[in-house]
Amino acid sequence: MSVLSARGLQKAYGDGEGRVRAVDGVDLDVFAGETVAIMGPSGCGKSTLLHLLGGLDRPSGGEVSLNGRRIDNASENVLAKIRRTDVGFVFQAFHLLEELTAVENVELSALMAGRSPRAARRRALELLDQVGLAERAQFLPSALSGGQRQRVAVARALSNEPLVVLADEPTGNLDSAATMDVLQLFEQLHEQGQTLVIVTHDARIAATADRLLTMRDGAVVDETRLTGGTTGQLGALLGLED
Ligand SMILES: Nc1ncnc2c1ncn2[C@@H]1O[C@H](COP(=O)(O)OP(=O)(O)OP(=O)(O)O)[C@@H](O)[C@H]1O
Repeated sequence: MSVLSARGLQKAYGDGEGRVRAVDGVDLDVFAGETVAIMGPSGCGKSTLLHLLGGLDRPSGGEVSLNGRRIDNASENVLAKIRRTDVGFVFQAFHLLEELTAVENVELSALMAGRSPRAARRRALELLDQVGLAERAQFLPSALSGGQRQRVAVARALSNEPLVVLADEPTGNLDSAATMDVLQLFEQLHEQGQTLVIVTHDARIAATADRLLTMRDGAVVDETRLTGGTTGQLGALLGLED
């Protein structure tokens, strides 16, 4: 069974002449332990699709199911609970709370997912250790590099042991070295069996995926299984130079 599925998914903005079909009839299945990358030109609907899949936004039509359970028509309360307990989000702009330390940012998510304060702190410290930031646990985000902030954001996304992590341009604000750090972190999560959906413009990130979906004008127009998961393979596929 797929962890995450979409059927005939649609999202339109505006009316009449100005109507934009941001997502226009997407069918999708993400299976347990899979990493799925989504690429496509700017404005083709990648972020909108990710938001619909994570219950951050509601579709105009079609269905989304998480672990076999419909979420597109769930009540606001149920959706909020699903976002706290079942889905982990990673955004391009990190979205950390600036007044909280790294460990507090992660801990807060674990608390909101229902852990006791002690268990939340323990989980947060374990996760920061896992992402290589044990020594930065007490730092504020402003004292961390971009790559370190994104690693805190990944730790936060994992704090509720989510069914799926949804990442939207996770390396979009990072330099090349920090991108490689985050890339390694996603590879590590993949090896641990975490289900991941990553929207990216970066072929190196997409190359870590099991499947690459290409979107255009709100639709998935191509699907490629990446067997070896090498950047070279994907580079060749995308017609890029190495
Ligand atoms: N809140 C909104 N109101 C109106 N139009 C929107 C809204 N959000 C997105 N759109 C439009 O929907 C389309 C898809 O946007 P989306 O952000 O999903 O694209 P994207 O593929 O993620 O782009 P990028 O790679 O630039 O982030 C675009 O035409 C965009 O202008």
